[in-house]
Amino acid sequence: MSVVVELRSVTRSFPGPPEVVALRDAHLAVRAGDYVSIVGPSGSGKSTMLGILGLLDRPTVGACLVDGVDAATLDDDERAALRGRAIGFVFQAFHLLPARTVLDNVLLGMLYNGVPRGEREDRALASLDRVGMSHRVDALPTTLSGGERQRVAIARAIASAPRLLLADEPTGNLDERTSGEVMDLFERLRSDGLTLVVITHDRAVSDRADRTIRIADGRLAEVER
Ligand SMILES: Nc1ncnc2c1ncn2[C@@H]1O[C@H](COP(=O)(O)OP(=O)(O)OP(=O)(O)O)[C@@H](O)[C@H]1O
Repeated sequence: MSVVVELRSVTRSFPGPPEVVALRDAHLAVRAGDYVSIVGPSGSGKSTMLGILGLLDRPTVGACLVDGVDAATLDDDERAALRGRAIGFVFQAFHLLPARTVLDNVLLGMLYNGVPRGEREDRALASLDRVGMSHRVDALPTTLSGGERQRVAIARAIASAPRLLLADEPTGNLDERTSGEVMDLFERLRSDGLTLVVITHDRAVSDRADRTIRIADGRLAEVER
């Protein structure tokens, strides 16, 4: 299986003072079709790792490769283009624009990731259909439940057909039943071929992934199943 994203000896430190080493000599290879959960206590380095995997941040030492390309060899525009093409993001707080409709939110997500203008609406409608939100395309996010908002955010993340979905506490604002629905959706997307990396504090969520990486004090360890 091809490697979608890889960390090679990644250390990320923040200069401070005091200096904080948020990731220490991290190695990780996420293969096409993997479903990986990332767990660990608050402050252990999970979001730092997701930022590096998502090309939002750079290692202090070591390399991050996306689709085999070392991100350090790219200029800012090339990194943004690779990020837009290859990676979708989902966050705990949804980050939908409250004054824009569901459809507009998904369309706006495609502005900067290389999807030709003429294809955007069809892609947005297809991804809203995939997450079961076609009946609310004209709604404003404020009129939706938390689970529905997260499904719209997921539609926005997948509309450009990324290979990799990075999610930071995607069920953190949802109740148990709604979390279960989002997890069911992740499994369906994975069976369509999407690769998933999900940070979670929720045991029910991490148990549904097929690999779990535990971070403690910036060090990664694969949890044996
Ligand atoms: N921009 C920054 N500047 C300085 N220190 C930072 C910065 N970002 C993160 N850190 C530090 O790096 C460490 C790891 O933070 P990170 O946000 O990755 O943890 P986390 O595991 O995602 O935590 P949580 O579960 O609370 O979100 C923490 O000690 C944090 O204070």
